[in-house]
Amino acid sequence: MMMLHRQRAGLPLLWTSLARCQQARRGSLVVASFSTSRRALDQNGHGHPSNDVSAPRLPPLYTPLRGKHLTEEPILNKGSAFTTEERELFHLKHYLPYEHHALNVQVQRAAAQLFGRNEPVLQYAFLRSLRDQNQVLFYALLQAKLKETLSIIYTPTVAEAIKQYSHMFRRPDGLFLSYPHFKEGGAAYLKDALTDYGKVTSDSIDLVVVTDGEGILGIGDWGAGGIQIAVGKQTLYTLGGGIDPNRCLNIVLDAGTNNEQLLNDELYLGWRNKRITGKEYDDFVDSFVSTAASCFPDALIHFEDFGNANAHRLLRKFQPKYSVFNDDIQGTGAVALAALMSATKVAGTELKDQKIVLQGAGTAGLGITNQIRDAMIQTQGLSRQEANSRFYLIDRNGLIHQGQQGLRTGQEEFARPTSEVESWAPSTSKSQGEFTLFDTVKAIQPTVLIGTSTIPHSFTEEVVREMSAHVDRPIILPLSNPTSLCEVDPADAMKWSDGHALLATGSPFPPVSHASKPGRSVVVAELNNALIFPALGLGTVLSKSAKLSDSMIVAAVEALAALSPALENEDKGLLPDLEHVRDVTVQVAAAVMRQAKEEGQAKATWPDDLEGYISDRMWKPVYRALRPFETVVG
Ligand SMILES: NC(=O)C1=CN([C@@H]2O[C@H](COP(=O)(O)OP(=O)(O)OC[C@H]3O[C@@H](n4cnc5c(N)ncnc54)[C@H](O)[C@@H]3O)[C@@H](O)[C@H]2O)C=CC1
Ligand SMILES: CC(=O)C(=O)O
Ligand SMILES: [Mg+2]
Repeated sequence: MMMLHRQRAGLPLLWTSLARCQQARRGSLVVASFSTSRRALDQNGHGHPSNDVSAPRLPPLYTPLRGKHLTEEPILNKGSAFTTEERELFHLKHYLPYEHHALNVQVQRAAAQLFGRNEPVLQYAFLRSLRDQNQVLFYALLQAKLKETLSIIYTPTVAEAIKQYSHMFRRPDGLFLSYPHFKEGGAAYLKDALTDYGKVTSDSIDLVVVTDGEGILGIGDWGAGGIQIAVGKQTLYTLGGGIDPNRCLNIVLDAGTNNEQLLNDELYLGWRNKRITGKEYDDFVDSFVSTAASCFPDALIHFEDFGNANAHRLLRKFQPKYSVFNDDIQGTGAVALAALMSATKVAGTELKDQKIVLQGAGTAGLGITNQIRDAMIQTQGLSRQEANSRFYLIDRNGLIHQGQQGLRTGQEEFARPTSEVESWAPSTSKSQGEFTLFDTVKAIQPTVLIGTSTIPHSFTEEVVREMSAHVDRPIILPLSNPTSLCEVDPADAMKWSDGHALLATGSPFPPVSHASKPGRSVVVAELNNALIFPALGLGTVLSKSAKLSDSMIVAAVEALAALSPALENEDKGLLPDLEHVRDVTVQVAAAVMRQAKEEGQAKATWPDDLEGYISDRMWKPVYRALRPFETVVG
């Protein structure tokens, strides 16, 4: 039987029989000599015959696949870039048009097809199918056109693709672990699924990205379609963090859906059932985590977009025992803290002196609050109580205060004392004891306003003007995704603050200008966890750390904050452009690894030039030479 066998980065990836894989692992394979005489392509990448499109230093890949089967395997397919020798050796000549094209030409062609489509969701569909056809070309295109494609593969367009998942479905794209199968087969089913019935070995996976689809971005419960957010995050791990895509597993735990639209949609592809809850749900997730951790003991398990009743709870449960990371909590907290550190530097103020109003005290909101609070304690010398007192959290019933019932775990600690709010006069007809965002801003005159509420335009003109009247540089961070849910358009916030706001947003926005300074164009940084999780993941993987510890995250925050373009010119953005994520990752992953070493987490060692070491180990979209399995003798 043919199978995909993944090996450590840098060693050959084989499609072969188990026996031969094991032989290869023992290092007993010898590569037969292979002609390297090649005729070069012209400078535009055209020519015939063309050969040398493979990476110079990477070893070849071996495969028993031939002819059409090889062109249908996305990990190995090169399309028109198969070399003359490969066309001979793999019986490809009649399956390919005559002309040879290098990767850069293929990228041009693919880009023209991509941008020839006007609708973002159709652009997404094109990229999805390119990924299914040719993995190297997919990533090479994204890398070459990062600025233009990020908003397609990630927020905002990925949200639309998730909504339309069952209607746009062509091919599966990850692992679908569905509750009915788990109920029937238990942990054994999960183990078989994760290891592809024993074919994927314990050292083949670095990263598991898992969602249960309940809290996708700000759009809520999209059930099995959530697989696309796992795929999107993994794509960024590869693109931005150089994690080998073939060493990642993207997973949706299909625990049902409470989305009536999906339940009533006859094309819905997931398990058409209300979400399981309580013990049933916990058994499913517990069993998944323990099975994944035992199948892949060195892998980091990334949790994405779980519902807010579960996200913090599961992180707290699994963190002590397993190598887990919740991106919405920890990644978002980390990137928000980095942005805030750079914003306070620009404003000439200190982190400990900020008064922070945060609207949307859910998964991300509490993650951000805790991360900033902890930094105030660890780096600014505040007590926990003092640090907590810097926060005013607003949730669906207004300001969180001690007079309220039904506060969720994690919110209580930040509830404002009743004595503080009893003299406030609610500005609206809200019920007694319910204070709006505006009431809070008016009463406390915050220096920072953060949005993770999914309520679009809730940072109204009245709110922004009131805030700006009392602080020189209002720091305004509307972080809800996708773009349609952003709490304020940054151009409006700039206008209403008379050009004084320091801004960053969760989804991409164009630069903003302000009439008071003609010609001035201010970059609005994309404050998204995508800027930091690739480095956190890569740093954990390369250092071979058993855990991604809180102090490794703090090291990442400091490294990221130090890269803020605003430190040199405040108009250049509070954070580096996501377009530069790969360069950012090298620096930030280095900080993560140094911290891992310092605290004794790292099992790996590395040379003094850590940044060079990291760059060398990042997966790159280049074609590697292919060799038929028969040229290998054992
Ligand atoms: N920029 C970034 O890196 C990230 C952004 N986010 C975004 O943050 C938003 C929230 O995500 P999660 O925290 O995962 O969702 P969540 O559902 O856990 O949190 C949303 C919170 O907003 C509250 N809320 C609802 N209506 C409200 C109202 N009218 N006023 C105040 N609060 C209200 C909810 O009760 C809930 O606590 C989403 O749009 C998501 O895309 C999330 C993670 C990372
Ligand atoms: C960015 C992200 O993780 C979210 O919006 O959920
Ligand atoms: Mg998320």
